Amino acid sequence: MATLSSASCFSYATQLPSSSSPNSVSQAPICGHNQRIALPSDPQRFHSAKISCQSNRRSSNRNAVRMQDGDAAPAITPVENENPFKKLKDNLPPTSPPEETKVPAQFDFNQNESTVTITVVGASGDLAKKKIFPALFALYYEDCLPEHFTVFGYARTKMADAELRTMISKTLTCRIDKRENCGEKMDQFLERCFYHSGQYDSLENFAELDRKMKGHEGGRVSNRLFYLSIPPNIFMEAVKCASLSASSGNGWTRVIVEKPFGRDSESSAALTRALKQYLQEDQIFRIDHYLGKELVENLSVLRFSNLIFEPLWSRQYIRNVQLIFSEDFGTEGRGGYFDNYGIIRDIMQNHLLQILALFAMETPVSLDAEDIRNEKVKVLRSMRPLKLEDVIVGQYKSHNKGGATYPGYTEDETVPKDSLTPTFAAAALFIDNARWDGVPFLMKAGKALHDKIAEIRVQFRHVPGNLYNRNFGTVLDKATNELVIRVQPDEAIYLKINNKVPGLGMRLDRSNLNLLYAARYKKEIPDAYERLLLDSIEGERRLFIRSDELDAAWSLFTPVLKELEVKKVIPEYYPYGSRGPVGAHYLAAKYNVRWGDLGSQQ
Ligand SMILES: NC(=O)C1=CN([C@@H]2O[C@H](COP(=O)(O)OP(=O)(O)OC[C@H]3O[C@@H](n4cnc5c(N)ncnc54)[C@H](OP(=O)(O)O)[C@@H]3O)[C@@H](O)[C@H]2O)C=CC1
Ligand SMILES: O=C1O[C@H](COP(=O)(O)O)[C@@H](O)[C@H](O)[C@H]1O
Repeated sequence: MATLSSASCFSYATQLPSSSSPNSVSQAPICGHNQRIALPSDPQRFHSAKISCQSNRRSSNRNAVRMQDGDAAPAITPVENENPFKKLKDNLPPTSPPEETKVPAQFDFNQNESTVTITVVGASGDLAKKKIFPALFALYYEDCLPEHFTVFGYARTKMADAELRTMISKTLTCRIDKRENCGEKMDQFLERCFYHSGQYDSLENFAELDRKMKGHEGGRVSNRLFYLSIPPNIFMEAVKCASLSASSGNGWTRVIVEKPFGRDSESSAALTRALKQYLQEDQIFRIDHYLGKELVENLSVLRFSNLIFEPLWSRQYIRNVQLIFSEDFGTEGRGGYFDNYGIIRDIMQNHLLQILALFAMETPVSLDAEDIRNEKVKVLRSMRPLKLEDVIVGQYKSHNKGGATYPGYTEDETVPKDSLTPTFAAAALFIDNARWDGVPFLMKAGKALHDKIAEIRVQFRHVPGNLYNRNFGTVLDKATNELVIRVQPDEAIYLKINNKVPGLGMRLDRSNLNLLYAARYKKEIPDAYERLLLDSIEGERRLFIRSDELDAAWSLFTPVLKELEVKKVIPEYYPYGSRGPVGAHYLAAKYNVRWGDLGSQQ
């Protein structure tokens, strides 16, 4: 259920019918950030986003459906912990908004009088330019942003609004399938973008931002989204200052936090504790952009809306599951960050493990965020502790090919020459529950490999009886069915089957039943950041990581990560552009598995 932190909640609360429900509290006052009114869903979800976008959006929230049906009796839920931010904020000198921007004491959210301000903290950085601003523009272009919205860039770099606009305009793109009026739309979008230069640890600078935001909000109910696109060592200061000096006085305030969420269980827990000094859990949107990818979203649809898959989805029919990530470029430019984290923290502990949890979870009670996240966390908590002998690590070395030289990992000047940080890892994981007992979940992730791909491979058991063994060129037991979900590039879902070669004889062959997205759908697939930004504006938490999921994910990897570091395990070196260390094949073979991305018929 969506909630609304609101200074004007008292006036709203007084309109509520008193209820005898044990979950509802009828006594007033209920103002303050530590108590919130639970609404059927965020009002903006229904009033701000425009029809053309909304009609294409899922309606995963049962409450949302109810509200549309007119059954919208709101309940008041007190929040357990007092928010220390409220106390701190109360002690700060007031930063009163200019007269014309004073927020009304009461609001009626039926009148579409709300506004959303999205502040990209770290606006001068790589991620902001590459992903966040383009995603915001794409949402604007698709009419998915609320009618009243403003985008602010915030960073230390000195820049005027016009300079920010010039910077952003270089990375905005139009959809390939929809170019009409694109230039005009870009200009309109850029007019809504502003910049404020400030330090990340300055309450005063954020208070200045707050004043500018109020100027744009024009007295409407203000909802504020901060996207922390900054290095992790400055997260906390920025959260503190944004919360204390620039959070909304009468609407919601949400913060998107980018990974890395710590580097082990302890640092992650410390980060969560620190964030919770200033924010409630439901204000924190921990982003894992792989959850926003189209085919990852489709995973549950494929499984739960097709009768043919779900009955096979267990140890009874599935031999192993493979989660594969590879990039055909190294860490160039990001070596400073990467060396402190390595591939296990960068890709496996988050992106691949999140996919695994979605893949393996039981059917959730509903599509509500909490129901899905409850199931995911159960999977993570059922996982067998990962042992060092089930992990292999590698690091790329330089390689000469076709007259070109590709640099080794340690040749990057931001990486120590003696670094043992893995740029490749493979691991065998197990879920010790009734559904998956004994099924190896193999993960493989690497940089500077021969290919750029992310996919899920499901290898099924052999057909009992082997009726056609003699008609097949190879051992039929090896030609088992395989379902491949190619997350990127060239999104596709295909199923490898055995079939008869046409003709008078009886010869068997392997073929793919293929759903190639580009052939099936004309519409360009939105970038993951578009979906996730829109979800955070709408208060949809389904694709964001809850703190208990994060704890469980770190519990799985932390012991092995520590052991690798303490024992100074030397990675297996592999040439830039190769298929990675041979050790990955031995690891798979230990569990009688062959990686599905090898061989001629992938
Ligand atoms: N780039 C990517 O592809 C991805 C990034 N991420 C995560 O997103 C976040 C942002 O990434 P990215 O844009 O690459 O980061 P950048 O290194 O580009 O940093 C973003 C901005 O933060 C400010 N900044 C950088 N270093 C410092 C510092 N030491 N002290 C204070 N401010 C600093 C700079 O702005 P200014 O100097 O103007 O203040 C910079 O433009 C990080 O947490 C990263 O881990 C996650 C996935 C992918
Ligand atoms: O989070 C990260 O993801 C990117 C890969 O993302 P993709 O959407 O381009 O597949 C990876 O390059 C980076 O190292 C990692 O931090």
